[in-house]
Amino acid sequence: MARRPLPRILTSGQPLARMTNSASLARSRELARTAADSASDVFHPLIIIARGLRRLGAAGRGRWVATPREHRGPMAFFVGACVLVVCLVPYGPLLALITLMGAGAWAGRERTPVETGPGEAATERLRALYEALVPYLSVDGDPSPLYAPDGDWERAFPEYAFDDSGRLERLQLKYPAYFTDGEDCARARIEQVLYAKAGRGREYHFAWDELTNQLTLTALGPLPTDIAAQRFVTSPGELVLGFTDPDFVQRTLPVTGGEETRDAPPVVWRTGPRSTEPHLLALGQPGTGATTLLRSLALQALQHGDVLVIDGGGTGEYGCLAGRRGVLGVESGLAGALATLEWASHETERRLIAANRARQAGRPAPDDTRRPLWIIADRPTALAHIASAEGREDPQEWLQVPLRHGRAAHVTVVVAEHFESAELLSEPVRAHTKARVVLGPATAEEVRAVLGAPPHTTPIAQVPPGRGYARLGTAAVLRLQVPATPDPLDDATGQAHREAVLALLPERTVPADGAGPAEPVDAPQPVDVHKAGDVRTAGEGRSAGDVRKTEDVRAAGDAKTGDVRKPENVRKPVDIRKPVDIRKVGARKSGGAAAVEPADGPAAAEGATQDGEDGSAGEPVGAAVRAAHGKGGEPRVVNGSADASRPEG
Ligand SMILES: Nc1ncnc2c1ncn2[C@@H]1O[C@H](COP(=O)(O)OP(=O)(O)OP(=O)(O)O)[C@@H](O)[C@H]1O
Repeated sequence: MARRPLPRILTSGQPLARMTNSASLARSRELARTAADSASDVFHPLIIIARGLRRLGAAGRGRWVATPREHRGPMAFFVGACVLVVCLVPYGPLLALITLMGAGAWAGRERTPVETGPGEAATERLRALYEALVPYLSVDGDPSPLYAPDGDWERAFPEYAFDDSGRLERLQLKYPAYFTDGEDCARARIEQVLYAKAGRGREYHFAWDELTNQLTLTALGPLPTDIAAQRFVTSPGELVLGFTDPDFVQRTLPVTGGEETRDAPPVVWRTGPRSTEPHLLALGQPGTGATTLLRSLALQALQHGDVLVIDGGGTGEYGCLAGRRGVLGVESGLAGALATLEWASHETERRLIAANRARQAGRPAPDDTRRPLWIIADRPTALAHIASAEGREDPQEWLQVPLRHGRAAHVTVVVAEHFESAELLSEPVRAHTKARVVLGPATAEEVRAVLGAPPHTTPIAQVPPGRGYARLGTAAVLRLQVPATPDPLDDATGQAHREAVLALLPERTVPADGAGPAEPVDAPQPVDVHKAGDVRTAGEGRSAGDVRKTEDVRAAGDAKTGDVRKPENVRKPVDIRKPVDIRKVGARKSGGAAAVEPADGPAAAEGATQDGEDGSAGEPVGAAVRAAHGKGGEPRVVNGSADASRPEG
C-alpha cells in the first residue's frame, strides 16, 4: 500500500514552544504513520476482498443492466432459487460466505499492468520510417503538417504491429489529402521507402485507401511450395492455376502438402462458355516453371476433356501425356503442329455449326460439341521461326479460330512463352488471352505490361520456381505459386512428385512402345488430327498419341532452307529489360487501331478485335461462322458430320 501523507498541522507561538511542539508533532506523526502501516498490513486481506466484492458487484450490476427486460424476471427467479437452495442446504450459508470471500479475494487481487506501446527499438524504427517519409508527404506552407522533421509520428501511424523477432509486420499510416495517391509513380516512391525501411527480403502488400487517405502495409509470408500435383476439388471447367494469399480470395480447397491435409486459397480459373477469360497466356523467363504450369493444367483438363499439346520448345517435357486417354496429340515438330492446329481450328468451326444446327432444330447441342477441347501451346513462337525459314504459315495462325470462337465451342487455348519472344506472339493470341500469368522474377513494369496492372506487392530477391503473378480479366493481380508438377520421365524428378504426377495421368490407350492400342478405345475417340478438315476418328486413321519427333522436322527445315537462324529469317527478339506492352505490340504489328486492347482492361478489347484482324484468315472464319449462324449457305456434310473444311477465301 502506498503511504498517504498525513495532514500538515500549522503551528504558532513562541520559538521554544514551537520547537517542543514540532518535535512532539513529528513524533506523533511518525506514530500515526506506523499505526497506519500496521493497520494496512493487518487489514490488507480485507481491503482486497472488499475491492473484489466491489468489482464483482459492479460486474453484476453491468450484467443486470445489459440483460433485456424480458429476461430479467427469469434471471431474478433463478438467483432467488439458488439463494434459497443455499440457505436450505446444511452449512450452505457458511459455504456460500466462504465462496463469496474467495471470489472477492480473486477479483480484488492486484494485477500488474500490461505494458502497452512499442518498445524502445520499435519506437526508433517507427520514428526512422516517419522521418524517411517526410520529404515525400509534406509540402512547404502546410500550416499543420502531418509529416514534419521531428514531428509526431504517433499521429501519422495509428496502427502498427511487430512480430516476435521485432520486424514490422503491419503498419497503417495516414497521409495528407494533397498527396497524389492516384499517380502510380507517387505511390511507387512511398512503397519503395517503406520497403527499404521495413526490411528487405520479405514481400509486402500495399493497400491504398484513397477515401480515407490511409495506406496499410502488410508483410506477407512466403507462398507454400510444398503443394504438389493432386486432384483438386473443383467443378468441371474450373482449373487451379496455383495458390495465393488467404486474404485475397474467398475460397479455400483441401490440399495435401507434405504429410498433412489443410485448406489452401487457390487461384481458380473458370473456363467454358460462361467464362469471361476463356483463354490463358503465361509469360516468364526461361526455367521459371511455364512448362510445369501447362503440365499441371493439362492433367486437370484431362479429367473432363481432351487435350492437344504443341511443344514448340521440343524439349519432350510432355512425353508423359503421349498415348494417354484424352490426349489427342503431343506435337513438337512444325508439320505435326500445323496439322494438329489446323484440325483444331476446323473442329472449332464444326462444333459451332453442329451446335447451331441443333439449336435451330430445337435440340440440345450434341455431346461431341460439348466435350471440352484444350489446345496447350508451349512456346509456339519457336515453331514460327522454323515456319518462316521454310516459307510456311505460322502455326499461330491456326489458333485464331479457337481463340476467337473457342469459348462457345468449349475450346480453350493455353499459351506459354518466354518474355523475350513475347513480341512474336500473334495478335489474336494477345487479344484473346484474358487470363494472364507472369512467372519468375519480373519488375513491376514487366508485370504491368503483361497483366495490365502492376502487382500490389514488392518483388522478392529469391523467386522459387513456379512463383509469379496471375490476373483473371480485370480482377486484382494475385501472387501465385504453381503446384509442383514435374516431368515424371525426368531423372531429376523426386520419387514422391513422380508418383503424384503418374497417379493423375489417364490410362494408356497406346502402349509405351507405340506398337498399337493397349486396350479397346471407347468414347471419347481421339481424332486424327493429321487430316485437318476431316473429322474422322483415329480408329479410321492414325492412332492418337502419335508424337512426332521435332528433330525430324527441324532437320528437314534445315536441309531445305539452310540455317533457320539467318538474320533475314528470324525476327529480332524483344529486349526483356525494355518492357514491352504486348497488348500494344499487337497494334503495331497489325497496323490497326482496332487491335489495340484498351487500357481499361482486356474485356473491352473483345469487340474491337473481332473485326480488326487481317483479312486473310479472318474472312473465311467469318464466313464459316456466318454459315453456322444460319446467315450463309448450308455447310457440307461429310461422313454424316458437318464438314467444316476451310471455305474459299
Ligand atoms: N511449381 C513448381 N514447383 C516446384 N518446382 C518447379 C515448379 N515449376 C517449375 N519447377 C522446376 O523448375 C525447373 C524448370 O521448370 P520448367 O521446365 O517448367 O520451366 P520452363 O519455364 O518451362 O523452362 P523452359 O522454358 O526453359 O523449358 C524444373 O526443374 C521444374 O521441376
